[in-house]
This record gives sequence, C-alpha cells and structure tokens, in this order.
Amino acid sequence: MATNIVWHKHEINKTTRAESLGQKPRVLWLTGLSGSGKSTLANLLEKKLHEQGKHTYLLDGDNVRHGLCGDLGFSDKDRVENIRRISEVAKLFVDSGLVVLTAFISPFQTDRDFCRNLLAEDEFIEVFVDTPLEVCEQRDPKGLYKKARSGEIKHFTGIDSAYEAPSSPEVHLPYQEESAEDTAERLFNLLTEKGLL
Ligand SMILES: Nc1ncnc2c1ncn2[C@@H]1O[C@H](COP(=O)(O)OS(=O)(=O)O)[C@@H](OP(=O)(O)O)[C@H]1O
Ligand SMILES: Nc1ncnc2c1ncn2[C@@H]1O[C@H](COP(=O)(O)OP(=O)(O)O)[C@@H](O)[C@H]1O
Repeated sequence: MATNIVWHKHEINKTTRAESLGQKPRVLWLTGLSGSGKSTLANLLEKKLHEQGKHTYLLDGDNVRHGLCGDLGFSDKDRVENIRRISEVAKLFVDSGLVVLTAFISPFQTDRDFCRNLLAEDEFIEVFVDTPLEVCEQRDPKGLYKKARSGEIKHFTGIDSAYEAPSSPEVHLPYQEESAEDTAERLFNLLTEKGLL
C-alpha cells in the first residue's frame, strides 16, 4: 500500500472533457453467461452509437484477459480482481468523457456494485443479457460448454461456478429467438425509452 500520496485536482476535468465531446459519459455494463451475447450485442450497440457521433470504448472480457488481466484465471478471487481492475479502467474512461461499453460475465453482484459505487449515480447502467443457460450451451460459440461438461475446463460459469443474476438492473434484456441485429435493436430501443443514452 502506498502512503503519502495526495490527489491532484486538474483544471481540465470530466465536465470540461464531456462538454467538448458533446455527450454524457457513462458505462453500459453488460452482464450475463458465457455465450449470452454480450460481446456481439456490445459490438452492434457500439456501432449504432458511433454512427450517432458518440465517442465510445468497448472493454471486452476475452480481449482484456490478453493484457491488463492476463495474469488472472477463473477462481472466484481472480474474477473479483478482474472486475475490480476493469471497473477502475472504466472509471478512467468515463473521466475522459467516453461512453464505455463492457462485456464481462461479471458473475457477482458485489463486484458489479463496486463499479456502480465508483461512479456518479446515473453513470452506471447495468444491462442483464438474460439468455438461459440451455440457449448459451446450445450456441457454444467457442466450444467451452462442451469442454466444461466433459471436465476439461473447471470452474465454468453456470456449470460449476456461480452466476448471480442482477437484482435490479437498469435494463433487463430477456431472451427472444431472433437475430443478434434484432436483439441489438431491442436493446438500443430499451436504452432510448428509458433515457439512458
Ligand atoms: N472457467 C471459465 N468460466 C467462464 N468463462 C471462461 C472460463 N474459461 C474461459 N472462459 C472464457 O473467458 C471469458 C470470460 O471472461 P470474463 O473476464 O468476462 O469473466 S469474469 O467476468 O471474470 O467472470 C468467457 O468469454 P465470454 O464467452 O465472452 O463470456 C470465456 O470465453
Ligand atoms: N439474438 C442474439 N443475440 C446475441 N447473440 C446471438 C443471437 N443469436 C445468435 N447469437 C450468437 O450467439 C453467440 C453469442 O456469443 P458472444 O457474443 O461471444 O457472447 P458472450 O460475449 O456473452 O460470451 C454469437 O455466436 C452470436 O452470433
């Protein structure tokens, strides 16, 4: 733990940066099982926001685990540390004025709340991509459920590692059999109706 450190207050801050970008910075935090559609939907949503002239950044589970969190595995302890680091990065990006999208399983409510509590009240938008395990397992885009069922992968979310569904997300996206583009449109409309974009 570092001691004797003092916070510097800079004249160019979140407010001035957000004003010059002409947008309200925030985090759209997608949570759900592996294969629920987080990455696909976050990517499509970011494209829509980009087309609207929004300045965005997408933090994605697999990508972040190649670098910033490359030293972490999938024990509960490592998942907590994974989400802690990502939350701090998301906070910095919000401070820089961006609309941040995140696509992490983020299985624990306390960790999602950790990020919520780092930010101002209306800056954290929890989106529950509520795709049932059976559908995720059927999709199995990376073949990981098959490996988890055969015991090749241990501590796999939904199989032998817990997933705590959000208790009161800002947006609940229930599963419907439709294309990813249609689901992204549904998500975009829900966020718009609720005045969250
Ligand atoms: N044991 C285990 N459990 C869950 N997921 C696993 C595991 N091993 C590897 N993977 C792959 O890692 C991706 C999840 O990383 P996350 O950083 O989102 O996980 S977490 O939020 O820390 O729980 C996850 O990506 P998504 O499928 O995009 O969710 C998997 O591809
Ligand atoms: N309606 C839908 N919404 C999102 N993904 C869908 C949908 N229908 C099929 N898929 C497919 O399901 C898979 C979801 O994988 P992915 O986006 O990587 O999920 P996650 O990031 O949650 O693990 C992709 O292969 C995607 O094409």
